[in-house]
Amino acid sequence: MKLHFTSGLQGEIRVPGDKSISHRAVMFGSIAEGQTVVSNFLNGADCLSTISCFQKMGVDIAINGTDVEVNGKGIGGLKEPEEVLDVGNSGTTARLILGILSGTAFHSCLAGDESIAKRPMKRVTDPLREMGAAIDGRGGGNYTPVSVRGSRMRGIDFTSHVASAQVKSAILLAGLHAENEWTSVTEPHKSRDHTERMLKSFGAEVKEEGLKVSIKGGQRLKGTTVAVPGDISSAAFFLAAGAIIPGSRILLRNTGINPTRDGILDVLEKMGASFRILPVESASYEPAADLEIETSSLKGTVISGELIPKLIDEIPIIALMATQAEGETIIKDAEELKVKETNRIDTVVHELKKLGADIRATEDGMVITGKKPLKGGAAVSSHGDHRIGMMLAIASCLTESPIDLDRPEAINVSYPHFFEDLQRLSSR
Ligand SMILES: O=C(O)C1=C[C@@H](OP(=O)(O)O)[C@@H](O)[C@H](O)C1
Ligand SMILES: C=C(OP(=O)(O)O)C(=O)O
Repeated sequence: MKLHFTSGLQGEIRVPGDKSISHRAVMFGSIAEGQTVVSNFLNGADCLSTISCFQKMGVDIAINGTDVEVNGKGIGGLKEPEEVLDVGNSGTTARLILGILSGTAFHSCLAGDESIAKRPMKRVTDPLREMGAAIDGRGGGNYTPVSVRGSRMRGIDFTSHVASAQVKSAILLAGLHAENEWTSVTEPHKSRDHTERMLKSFGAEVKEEGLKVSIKGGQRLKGTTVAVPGDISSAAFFLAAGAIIPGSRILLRNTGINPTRDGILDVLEKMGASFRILPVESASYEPAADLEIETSSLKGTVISGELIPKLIDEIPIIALMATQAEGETIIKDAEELKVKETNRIDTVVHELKKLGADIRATEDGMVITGKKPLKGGAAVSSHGDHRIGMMLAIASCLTESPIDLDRPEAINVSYPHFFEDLQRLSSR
């Protein structure tokens, strides 16, 4: 796909619904009693994989555009699936669903695409086994395909060595099956807290003390309404674009600004970007704002430590932004990038080098030196990774001639109307 969006980006858009929240709304709705009504659901491939997995377990789920109705029958109401549960490209689906499947009364098999087959599952299968789960899989249960024989769950106090919301959520969901026992997860840094917030809105009692989250087993979830805000991880592409593409001013309506997800705003601030946060009235427990950004002179910065889990999925686009900032940007403590849809340290460095960026990989991140003009003419690839594909499409706004993007369809995973939004902003 030839890409070249030359003009400054001007106008307003509404990015699609948050992926993490959309997954959870379907999962929690499926194991709750009664109806859950979800608005602004993300119709991307990953969340559709979650819907299809629960439909295969007998849950009645109706999709009408971005409105979704889930008719849950309670945690015991799921049925043994006749087919393999296909999680597609979605790590969130794979890891969270393992927490739910572990405590059921049936057998299930889970598999996904070639990227999922390389992503480590031991981080969830190990603690789930400690809770009593009977899980088998390739590489001792580390890789898909994985099979689960539902078992009785015991509560555990788990200390995780990674700050991962997928690990935390899988264990808390398994903990719901551990009748009368408490389960807790303690993390090295706070990861996104959508599970905690949403479980409470489904009527569960969840305790939070610093980096420790606990849940009591045997609680029943009650169906509710979920208003999904725009996904800040999708908005990040246009926040970065607005800051680095000359002549830009973009307004992003109704974007989620949950404090465990808003690291991109910290980075924009540290790099000296000119932007405004205009909070919107929301009845939801997930805060949202309109975000306005304009072309800015950026300077390099250091991104590390507890900031990393707050922006882990935004690092590919932050790397592009750093190529247009004066001086050095250092990203460290981000080893987790190696186990995403691709090894994002390698794919970001490899693809941005083709455009002439001064960027090098380190053990736990990357170092980028700007400001460097990006050259066109290159054949680049998403490597099947949606965030790499979107980063490269934004890069094409800065090159003097088109670039050729291979595997652009990967973008459907999280932002199906990405190219329409980009086209609209670039044609003044
Ligand atoms: O829980 C979630 O919805 C997610 C958690 C993060 O992964 P980790 O938990 O592996 O950090 C993130 O990268 C992913 O896109 C979505
Ligand atoms: C890592 C991501 O998602 P997942 O882990 O759900 O595949 C992502 O969306 O960038």
